[in-house]
Amino acid sequence: MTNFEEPINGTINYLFDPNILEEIDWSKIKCNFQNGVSYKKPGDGLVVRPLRDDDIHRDYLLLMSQLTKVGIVTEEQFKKRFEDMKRCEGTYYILVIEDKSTNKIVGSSSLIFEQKFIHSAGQRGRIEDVVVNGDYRGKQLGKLLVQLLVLLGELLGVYKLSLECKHDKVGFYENFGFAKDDQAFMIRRFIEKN
Ligand SMILES: CC(=O)SCCNC(=O)CCNC(=O)[C@H](O)C(C)(C)COP(=O)(O)OP(=O)(O)OC[C@H]1O[C@@H](n2cnc3c(N)ncnc32)[C@H](O)[C@@H]1OP(=O)(O)O
Repeated sequence: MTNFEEPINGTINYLFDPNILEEIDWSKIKCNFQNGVSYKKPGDGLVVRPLRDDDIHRDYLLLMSQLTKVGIVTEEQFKKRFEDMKRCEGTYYILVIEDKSTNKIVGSSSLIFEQKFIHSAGQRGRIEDVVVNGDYRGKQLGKLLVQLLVLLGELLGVYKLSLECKHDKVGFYENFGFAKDDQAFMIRRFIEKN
């Protein structure tokens, strides 16, 4: 068990091994954190940890609805998707921040690896679904989640990381060394955006 979370009764089913977070080299951070905020001290009552299979009961989907449309997802569907992701070992890294005083998930961000033949059978990483509960924004939690995933990507040997975001978020991601390039981002939707 890491110091990301105190053990509680029963088995804790994490999406990925929390111990890997201990291996992150925090000295490589690209942005500044004020007031001693770090991945081990995200804030009063807050813990950073991998997603758990029971986080649907900690308002995880309600948080995701602050990012985009979630639709109807049953507990069964949530657990099946969780286990499908977990089986693809080394592919899905979803980090969350839990407020232990309310037992709610208040932040989340995902790092997804794509295995390639190119680049010496390398892997690229994509940062996706970054969101912080509206009541917790401006406390450096979004920055903490993204910075941790960038360092995790580096630790696990990606040859590049990429993400898509709205134009008004470009400044936020530049904090971590992301830069716009001259490639077009193209998309074909099969369900209309609303
Ligand atoms: C790849 C993707 O997932 S893109 C989708 C991004 N998510 C969303 O749009 C969902 C709604 N928005 C949110 O959940 C939040 O506003 C987030 C995740 C973007 C930011 O989370 P927060 O916890 O509020 O940000 P945080 O407090 O860590 O801000 C860190 C720094 O970034 C800066 N920042 C925040 N938003 C922006 C922005 N749009 N442009 C430039 N800088 C920004 C802050 O000023 C702060 O700077 P400082 O540390 O120098 O004071």
